[in-house]
Amino acid sequence: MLLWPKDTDSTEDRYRFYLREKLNDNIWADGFNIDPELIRDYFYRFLYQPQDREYPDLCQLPDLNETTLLENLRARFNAGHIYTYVGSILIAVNPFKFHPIYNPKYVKLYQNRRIGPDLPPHIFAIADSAYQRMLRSKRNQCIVISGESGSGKTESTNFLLHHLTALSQKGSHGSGVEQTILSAGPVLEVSREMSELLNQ
Ligand SMILES: Nc1ncnc2c1ncn2[C@@H]1O[C@H](COP(=O)(O)OP(=O)(O)OP(=O)(O)O)[C@@H](O)[C@H]1O
Repeated sequence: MLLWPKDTDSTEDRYRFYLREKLNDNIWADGFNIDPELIRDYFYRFLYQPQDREYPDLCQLPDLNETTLLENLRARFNAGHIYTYVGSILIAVNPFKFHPIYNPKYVKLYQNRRIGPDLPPHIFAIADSAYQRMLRSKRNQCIVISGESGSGKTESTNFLLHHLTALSQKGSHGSGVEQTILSAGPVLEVSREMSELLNQ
């Protein structure tokens, strides 16, 4: 059984998991009655979070709470990594400056590769995953991009389109498919803003 009691020792509002083993219907072996050495070892191996380590997937955080999550994103951002996974979801932190991670070398690198620990988190991995899944299941796919104004949704959409058109045969250089789709962006944006104005 997994419990998630409030961390009463902490001044902050934190919660922690801890384990209890059910022996029979009424008796529980509280994890903390086990050999303290074993518990220490358990905490060190699974819950201890080194200060200087950052995790490319938030699911790997040994101690998961709001503080460690934000600190991890900050540490990665400071190290130049704007993308972080939460399982198969991608978090993008807007760098407001160009990172040279969208060239054809990266398109190739993320082509037909599973989202996972083998490669650093990247928006191309998301596009690739949707593309491969579409080919496998022969069904339309949907990528949801959300964030506050200025967070980089349009830019992310463009990077997704860039990868998708590069993957498709028709998107090979010179066909103009990517440019045609990207050019539709501002038109759609204007019509969205107009409908927002009309709704006010
Ligand atoms: N991955 C990125 N790399 C570099 N710069 C970026 C990236 N994402 C966003 N930006 C910068 O942030 C600016 C704002 O991003 P963008 O227009 O995509 O935001 P948005 O979420 O679509 O905003 P809105 O909701 O107001 O339309 C861009 O003009 C660009 O300068």
